[in-house]
Amino acid sequence: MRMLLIHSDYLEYEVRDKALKNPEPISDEQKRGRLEEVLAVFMSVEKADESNPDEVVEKAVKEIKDVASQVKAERIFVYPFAHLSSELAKPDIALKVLQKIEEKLKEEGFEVKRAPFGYYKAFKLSCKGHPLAELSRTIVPSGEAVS
Ligand SMILES: Nc1ncnc2c1ncn2[C@@H]1O[C@H](CO)[C@@H](NC(=O)[C@@H](N)CO)[C@H]1O
Repeated sequence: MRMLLIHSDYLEYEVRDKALKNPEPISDEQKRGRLEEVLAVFMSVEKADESNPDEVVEKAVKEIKDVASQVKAERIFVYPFAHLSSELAKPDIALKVLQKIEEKLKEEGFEVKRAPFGYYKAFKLSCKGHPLAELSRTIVPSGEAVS
């Protein structure tokens, strides 16, 4: 999994068109979203993650919690983003991984939004620009090589 973490004044999105034949079903309310004072986490789930999705979820949550603690962010935006890797996991696995990450972050007490999966979306982001505001992380299951 590849993650780009941006500590932001706000992130807002608006769903445009389907980017997959069968995108995640969403309500009208989910067609747009915004969080302020947020750690935006853009995530590409990768093929290597398919060997142990649960381990990748655990590792991703740990990394996100660590960065959130450093930048003192209490809100997290989980954002599916297929542009951080050329070896993407299948959509059905990727969606489950992102849903589990969302669920576990909520269990940890964060306010969490997850942008809809399988769509083109317009988005606006205001990066805070401090030294820890732009970070990336690569996560692989045990036994897999980082490509
Ligand atoms: N392995 C994967 N990891 C993360 N997201 C993935 C994925 N496979 C499919 N998606 C989702 O489907 C849209 C089309 O690829 C993706 N859409 C996007 O990435 C938008 N920024 C529009 O390009 C994403 O929602």
